[in-house]
Amino acid sequence: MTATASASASASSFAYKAMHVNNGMASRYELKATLTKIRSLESKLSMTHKGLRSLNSVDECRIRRIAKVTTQQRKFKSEEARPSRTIVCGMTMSFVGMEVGPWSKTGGLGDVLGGLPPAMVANGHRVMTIAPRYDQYKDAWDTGVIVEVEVGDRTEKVRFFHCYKRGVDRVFVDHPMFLEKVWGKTVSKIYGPIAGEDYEDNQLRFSLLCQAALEAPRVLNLSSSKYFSGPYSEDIIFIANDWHTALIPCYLKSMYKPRGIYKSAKVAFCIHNIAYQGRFAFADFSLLNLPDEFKSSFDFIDGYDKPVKGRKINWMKAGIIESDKVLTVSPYYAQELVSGIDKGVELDNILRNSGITGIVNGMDVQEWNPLTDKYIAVKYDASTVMAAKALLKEVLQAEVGLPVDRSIPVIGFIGRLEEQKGSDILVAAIPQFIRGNVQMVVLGTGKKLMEKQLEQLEILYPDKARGVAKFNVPLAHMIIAGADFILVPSRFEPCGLIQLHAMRYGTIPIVASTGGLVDTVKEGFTGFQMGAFNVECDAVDPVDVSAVATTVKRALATHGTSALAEMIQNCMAQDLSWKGPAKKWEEVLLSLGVPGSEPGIDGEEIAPLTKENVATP
Ligand SMILES: Nc1ncnc2c1ncn2[C@@H]1O[C@H](COP(=O)(O)OP(=O)(O)O[C@H]2O[C@H](CO)[C@@H](O)[C@H](O)[C@H]2O)[C@@H](O)[C@H]1O
Ligand SMILES: OC[C@H]1O[C@H](O[C@H]2[C@H](O)[C@@H](O)[C@@H](O[C@H]3[C@H](O)[C@@H](O)[C@@H](O)O[C@@H]3CO)O[C@@H]2CO)[C@H](O)[C@@H](O)[C@@H]1O
Repeated sequence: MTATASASASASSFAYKAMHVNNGMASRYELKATLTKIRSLESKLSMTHKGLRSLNSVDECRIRRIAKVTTQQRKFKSEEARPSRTIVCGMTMSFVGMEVGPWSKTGGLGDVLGGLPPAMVANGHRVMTIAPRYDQYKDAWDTGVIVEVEVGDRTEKVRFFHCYKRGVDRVFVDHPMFLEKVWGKTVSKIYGPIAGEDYEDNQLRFSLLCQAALEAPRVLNLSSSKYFSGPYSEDIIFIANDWHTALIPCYLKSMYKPRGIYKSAKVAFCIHNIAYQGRFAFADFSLLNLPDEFKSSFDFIDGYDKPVKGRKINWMKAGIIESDKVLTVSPYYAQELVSGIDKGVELDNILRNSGITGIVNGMDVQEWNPLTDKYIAVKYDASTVMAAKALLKEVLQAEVGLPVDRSIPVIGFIGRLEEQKGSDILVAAIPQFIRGNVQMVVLGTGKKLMEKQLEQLEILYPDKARGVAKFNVPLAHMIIAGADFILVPSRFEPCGLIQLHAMRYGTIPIVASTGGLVDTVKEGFTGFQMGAFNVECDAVDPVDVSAVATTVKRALATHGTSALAEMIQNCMAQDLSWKGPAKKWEEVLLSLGVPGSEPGIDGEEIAPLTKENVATP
């Protein structure tokens, strides 16, 4: 085995499969008694557990059966006590990704790994996230657990750091390949020194993450809450996010299952953006420490010129083929991905074969809450939105140095500056509408050329537009709250979170008709649709430019009308939280049939606000 553990395991997690507790005070005694019994069960199991990894499969099954029986007994006892609330460990899962908000984030991937896991916990599941440790996070402690993994031709030692927030075990993989490169604030340099440039050793970095992720549930003995403690069950579902984690199903099959480990574990692969696939020279397969039989899953003929045409390895292709289930972040994007070579970016055929399920993203309704938002001067809800937004607009105008005048409608844009987001289309469209009664505030970082375009806005339209080429979370909140409209002119958009944030703040989205923007914005009811844009990224299509200008003018015409006030109310009345999406995720993960998986409960997404969550160097 290439990955070896130096940690000891003690209590059994599957001893906590289901627990019922009353809401009332009286139930605490009963809960305490139940917990005492469980602890005694734990200590009985602990000796067995110490040798768990060396047990043969028959013994393991027996232990699982014992645990299952105790679960049933506990359920029965609780039923006698007529529980009014149930805490269930329905499934055991681990989300793996290169970003996890708020500790690390370059965009929406970090948001999803930050927000979806707590919503799964609220439904009663045991949940871990695994991401690199890019900084000296003040809230994550060294577990002291070290594993060794084979990366390329080297053996590397990896440490695990951990904290427990909003019910989620947040695990951080500590290795110089992460920490040395991404120093300082964690919003940048995760994938490369600058936007558009990758680290040369990215394949090794991601291989290390994937191997560490497979070790973590086995070697960490986490006792984070009274309901869940001890090592994670091997009956676990890994949720691999984007191409960086595509080796997880491969290592699971090549390193673990043949040794009788993680025999029933499954992998769900979630595509947040098909534009990034991890295409490399075919010879690089040897870096991955995988047996030759996996070659065919990576084998890919690249139809594009950049950087060179021809035979490659394609990580995402392998992730799709080797996983048990493929998901993406909206139903419409799922349809687009299988529709043809352009939108499926040459993996459409593979996805037609595997099948793909789209579940629209939720948003973090704690971080983005107009009633409590620490970045906005006036807090508000649907009943006070009109007055509050007028004031917040003035704050925004003053902040970016535009003339302060609440009667001027303000349009905002926030996003990574890549062709995907269409900031170049926006820049081309601005001259067609900026002469009217309107101001623009554009915030984004990314490609240097696009950052320059933003910075030019102030020079070209001094009283009308501002471009801020920074990653600036407070300003993002101020724009979402203070603008009247948010423009999302994406060439493609798997889901998009900006429009969700905007709607929650009563800011009307004007969106391209693609991906999750189609699923989440209803023309004339919660926003304005501009039609689908040309996905060809090398040029700005004049048709798209005029679609932006025309729709912006259409939206501006509603400013100050009762129709717009109604749309604001429609937007704010929606439940955009992770609660609904988490239930859909649960359904899909249950269908994988991992032993011991049970449906969760109808939990509330909300867990206590944890502002200490925010990592600072
Ligand atoms: N300059 C800046 N300053 C401050 N904050 C900034 C910022 N630029 C971006 N952000 C923040 O980053 C996030 C971007 O969210 P998007 O959904 O647009 O993500 P992105 O395209 O990165 O992610 C991909 O993954 C997500 C998650 O699945 C999909 O929704 C999306 O369609 C897909 O492209 C938002 O929280 C936004 O506020
Ligand atoms: O959360 C934001 C996005 O983060 C991820 O995208 C990153 C991508 O996976 C990386 O490969 C890299 O992309 C660069 C690409 O590799 C390079 O060839 C060139 O095209 O430039 C790209 C941009 O620098 O960085 C991306 C983040 O910028 C995640 O995969 C996405 O789903 C998220 O949207």
